[in-house]
Amino acid sequence: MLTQISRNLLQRRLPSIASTQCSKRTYATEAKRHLVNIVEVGPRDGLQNEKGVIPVSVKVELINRLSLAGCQNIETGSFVSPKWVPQMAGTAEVITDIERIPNVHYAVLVPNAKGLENLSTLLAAYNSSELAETTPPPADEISIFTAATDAFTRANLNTSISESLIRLAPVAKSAIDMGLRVRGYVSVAIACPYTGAVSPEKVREVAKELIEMGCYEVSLGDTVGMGTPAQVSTMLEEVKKDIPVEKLAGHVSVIFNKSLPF
Ligand SMILES: CC(C)(COP(=O)([O-])OP(=O)([O-])OC[C@H]1O[C@@H](n2cnc3c(N)ncnc32)[C@H](O)[C@@H]1OP(=O)([O-])[O-])[C@@H](O)C(=O)NCCC(=O)NCCSC(=O)C[C@@](C)(O)CC(=O)[O-]
Repeated sequence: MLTQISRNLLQRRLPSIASTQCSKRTYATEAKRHLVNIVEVGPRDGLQNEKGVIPVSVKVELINRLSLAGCQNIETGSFVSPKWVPQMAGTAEVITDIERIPNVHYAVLVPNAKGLENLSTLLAAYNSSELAETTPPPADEISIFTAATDAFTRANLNTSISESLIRLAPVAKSAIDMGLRVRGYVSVAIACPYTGAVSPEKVREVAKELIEMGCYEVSLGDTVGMGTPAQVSTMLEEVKKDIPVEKLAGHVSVIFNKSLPF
């Protein structure tokens, strides 16, 4: 969905320039003017849902174009089990091959210690290469994720919420010790496809734990796109009791219409 915001900004505000030609400065200025910090998750969240496996070279081209278009935060892929998400299997090659631009944050999704270990091996090879003197690292951030219901967490991570948090805490700590930024996700923050309406209190509780383990920001996801603006607002008011709004992000579906400012 955040991909959708960026596309919308490009198409409506910048009609004369195609996304690949949009200058970094123009894009960034537009985002700032609307007080929106965009995290582009298309290469990960979009491509993980594709039926087929997209070739590494195509993913690399997509990410290169996104950074050239001015996206400053890009989630490039996942270090998850390829048995669970085969579409993300080539992430190590993708992040090695992309043209990294200074000041762009490149994040990868990591579900557990094994994912961080795989990323760490790749970063160690980069650090001991000559490339480290001239080129930013393949990733400078990880995204960790859990959900606001046990049923969804079980379907996504094969465990419960509480167990996922126990597993993620040392992952976050190790990543921070490695100098990486850590961002958190809470899925199904409004409604769960298995259990229905989700309590805002539970979202607050899970988000708070992610912040306490060192996430600089937590993204609250209306993962299945069922929420209304009123429901999102109620949930946010609850979460804001524990977390300053500057540390919150939304991963939500928005239907764009003419009444919106962009
Ligand atoms: C967490 C597990 C691995 C647990 O899955 P599991 O089956 O319980 O894992 P396991 O520990 O029993 O290991 C099973 C096999 O996977 C391997 N393995 C284990 N971990 C890894 C790893 N990191 N990378 C590579 N391989 C791994 C492990 O080595 C083993 O291999 P085997 O011995 O059978 O050959 C699995 O559930 C998983 O990978 N889940 C990821 C699911 C996923 O990526 N979902 C989509 C992203 S989440 C999302 O889209 C929501 C979000 C983020 O956008 C937020 C929102 O909703 O807004």
